[in-house]
Amino acid sequence: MQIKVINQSTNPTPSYETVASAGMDIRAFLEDTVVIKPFERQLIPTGLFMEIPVGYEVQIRPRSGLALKHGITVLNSPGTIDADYRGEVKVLLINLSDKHFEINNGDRIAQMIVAKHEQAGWLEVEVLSTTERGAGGYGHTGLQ
Ligand SMILES: O=c1ccn([C@H]2C[C@H](O)[C@@H](COP(=O)(O)OP(=O)(O)OP(=O)(O)O)O2)c(=O)[nH]1
Ligand SMILES: [Mg+2]
Repeated sequence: MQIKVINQSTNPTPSYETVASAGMDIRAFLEDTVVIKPFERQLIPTGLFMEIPVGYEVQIRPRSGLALKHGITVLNSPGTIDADYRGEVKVLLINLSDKHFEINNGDRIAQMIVAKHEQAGWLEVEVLSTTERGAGGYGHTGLQ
């Protein structure tokens, strides 16, 4: 995959932290400190531009440590980076705690997963096949 990284000195190319990690952490790319107030959201730049092969996507997911310790999560999780997107990857964070949260340049704010996906085509029909579930959902099999 191809990637353009704006500031390698503070924000090195994302990499896997352990041998079998699924996600690569991604860092904030900021000139000034950003403060997210309680229950506010902010779109955080990363300084990363990607060329993802067709048939793959990048998912932007929260870091569990930030969620547990600070109530910081990705509002649109998992964010979708399309293979034909050439703009800067940004991370939409929300602060679900009752305290201000500060982000500085280079902070690891989220993680990205590279995943294969299908592109489906539709065959339009009037009637679908029957199943045991039918239209049941939303806990119709019981909650415990
Ligand atoms: O967390 C995210 C989500 C999206 N994007 C970029 C890459 C993605 O390919 C593009 C569009 O994202 P999405 O399809 O989720 O947004 P939309 O509201 O449907 O916008 P569009 O109409 O541009 O598709 O925005 C990000 O940088 N970060
Ligand atoms: Mg879209």
